[in-house]
Amino acid sequence: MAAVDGGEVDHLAGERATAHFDVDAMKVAWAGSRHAVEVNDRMARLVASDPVFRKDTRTMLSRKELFKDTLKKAAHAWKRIVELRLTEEEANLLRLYVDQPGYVDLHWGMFVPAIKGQGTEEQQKKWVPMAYKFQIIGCYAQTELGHGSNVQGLETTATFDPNTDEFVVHSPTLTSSKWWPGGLGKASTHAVVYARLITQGKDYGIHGFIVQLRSLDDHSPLPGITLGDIGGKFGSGAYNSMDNGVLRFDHVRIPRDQMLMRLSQVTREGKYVHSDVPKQLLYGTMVYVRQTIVADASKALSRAVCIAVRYSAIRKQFGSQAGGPETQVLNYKTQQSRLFPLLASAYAYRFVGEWLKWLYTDVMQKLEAKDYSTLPEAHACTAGLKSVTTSATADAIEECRKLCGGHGYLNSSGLPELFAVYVPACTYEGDNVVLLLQVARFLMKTVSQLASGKQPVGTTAYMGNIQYLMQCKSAVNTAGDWLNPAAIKEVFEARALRMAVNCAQNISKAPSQEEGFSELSPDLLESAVAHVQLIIVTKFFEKLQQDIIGHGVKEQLQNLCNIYALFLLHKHLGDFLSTGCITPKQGALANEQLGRLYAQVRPNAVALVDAFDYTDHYLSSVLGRYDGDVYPALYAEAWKDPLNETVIPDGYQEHLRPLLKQQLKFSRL
Ligand SMILES: CCCCCCCC(=O)SCCNC(=O)CCNC(=O)[C@H](O)C(C)(C)COP(=O)(O)OP(=O)(O)OC[C@H]1O[C@@H](n2cnc3c(N)ncnc32)[C@H](O)[C@@H]1OP(=O)(O)O
Ligand SMILES: Cc1cc2nc3c(=O)[nH]c(=O)nc-3n(C[C@H](O)[C@H](O)[C@H](O)COP(=O)(O)OP(=O)(O)OC[C@H]3O[C@@H](n4cnc5c(N)ncnc54)[C@H](O)[C@@H]3O)c2cc1C
Repeated sequence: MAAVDGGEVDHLAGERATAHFDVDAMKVAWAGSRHAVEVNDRMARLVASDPVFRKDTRTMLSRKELFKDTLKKAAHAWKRIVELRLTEEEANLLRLYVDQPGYVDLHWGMFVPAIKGQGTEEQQKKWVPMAYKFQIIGCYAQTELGHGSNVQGLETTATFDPNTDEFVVHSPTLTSSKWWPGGLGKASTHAVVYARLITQGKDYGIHGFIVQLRSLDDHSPLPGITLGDIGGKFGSGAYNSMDNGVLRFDHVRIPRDQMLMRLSQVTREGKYVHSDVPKQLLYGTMVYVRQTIVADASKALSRAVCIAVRYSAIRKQFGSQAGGPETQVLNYKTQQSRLFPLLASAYAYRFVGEWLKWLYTDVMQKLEAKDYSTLPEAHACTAGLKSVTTSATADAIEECRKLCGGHGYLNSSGLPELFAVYVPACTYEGDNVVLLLQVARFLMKTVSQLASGKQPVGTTAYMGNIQYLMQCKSAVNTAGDWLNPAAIKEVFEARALRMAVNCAQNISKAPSQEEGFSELSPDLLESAVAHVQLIIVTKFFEKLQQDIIGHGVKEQLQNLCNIYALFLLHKHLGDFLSTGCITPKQGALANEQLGRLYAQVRPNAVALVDAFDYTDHYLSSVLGRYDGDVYPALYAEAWKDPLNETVIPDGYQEHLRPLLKQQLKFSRL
């Protein structure tokens, strides 16, 4: 049985009957394993059936009410986790399905990982159990009013005082105020604070420190600490449930052992000692979180697509001149060409996210064994994929809103809130442009090393095939030739390599590498995008090589993979043509093939979004209901608005009645 919270008539039954594949098997392919389907389903239903986790009136709450509701939900979630003795996997999923941004996201998502990644074993033993039991609540305080992207430009200082064996944490300027950290404004008792370490008169740059912010007795700020919330944010409801905060320190003293000392230490005498590990490991928490953000992109995108596909199958417009039935908007080719690439992207991001998780785990194991060689690749992949998937997802949610016409603009469609919650993902954890420039730097380094004969590995291995890829011409002759994975991979590799080599050549003409990089940065961004898109396409193809079980599942995924790749080819046709990878005729053939693929997806579209296995509670959209009973739900939802609590509105007596009864005469009338 698919995820339906209630309702008796299935208005989408006809759509479900036309599917050519086993939906339950597709759920396994989507979730990763049968176990994952089971645990996801169980946690989603646990949340959906609990009245405390209701969220249907969330957009109507004031900021204060919303924040209090978030505290209530977080505490209730914790109570259920403890009562039911949930595993870490189950607890994470339960929090995901509660679906309300709050301090717990940063506590589990950044504070704990920062201590685990950068704390010594002793520090972990001391702090992690307290965090795991919620005896303390933590946040991640890195960004300041004056600097976010430029981490090396942060101004907060932590100066060692050998007389007392303490660090003095201080905010020397207004712009050094910590600004943005989630959970900081009202909830956190502790923070991992990033500050410039100064000892024996020397500035050793940015390091992490655990700082207590609030009393564990009455939650009041500790002496020398000023903090609060930074104010309302984009959209109603949405990310306003989060207390993003501001924090200033006035010479706050913390014990020396609250500096996170896994990578470098300050001795009792104040001597700075750096272990022989790369300094970049300081950025490890960001690598970890970027990887989780890629996985989240497929969640958000699939949610929006699920709403838009189901509603497009219900919504009918035009086409009944002879008194026959009207056309489902999903049958319009324009609707399909806008919607099906987004459906394909959801699957593509899901699989690349799975691969990135594997890569991250692999890199971590290597780091444990003191092999740091794959760190640059891990950084480039997490930064690039975070950037490309979040930008595309934010755009896609907005496109889904438009695909739902006027009703998509109603809060009850779920899409405005989803967009408002999601869109900061393009900025937090690294601005997407800044991150793509990191990928470009990595690519330019790789290209420059090709000349010295160094064989690139991992996701840049294709660059080793430079002799061939710089001059090859696509052999595609018919639209059907574009179904050959080798044909697609070849043009994506050639495009990415040629764009990177072009940039490298142009940079080399500049007076200096730095000036060239700066001048060429718009082209470098496009080059980085081409490389990242190649990774996503390749990982989708690799997924198809795996053992995929279930009637028709592999065929559907093949179609989606081809749609994803050919849609990108169509969208970035200029790149493929200007680098001479394909001819205009081949570009037109790709488009012809896309149209055929859309026709194959059409009868499967509703079943393909059913495979995401979302409950109506999680979707929180009247348009995306499993049973498709959209119109009564829309109608009922309208009456819940506080404006409809009275028939005559507040303000009638003061402002409307006098206007309607006015006796003033206009000379023109
Ligand atoms: C839980 C979910 C909710 C999430 C809520 C959001 C929470 C947050 O937003 S927390 C704040 C996140 N902040 C950011 O992401 C800031 C973005 N800025 C940065 O990451 C960096 O400062 C950055 C990469 C732009 C520049 O780094 P910087 O050290 O100044 O200069 P740069 O010269 O580019 O890098 C130095 C070297 O480090 C490498 N490097 C940079 N970042 C990393 C990294 N993360 N891992 C490994 N290596 C790295 C570079 O490749 C470079 O290597 P090389 O010298 O070999 O070329
Ligand atoms: C909802 C939300 C939650 C957040 N949570 C946290 C948190 O928990 N903890 C925390 O520490 N921080 C947090 N942040 C802060 C976040 O990490 C930063 O906002 C982010 O890293 C971007 O930095 P910035 O604001 O300094 O942007 P800026 O760097 O000032 O960006 C402004 C513009 O300049 C451009 N730009 C900047 N540098 C370059 C360059 N080198 N080349 C070309 N263009 C450039 C950018 O592309 C952008 O268009 C959060 C932010 C948001 C919005």
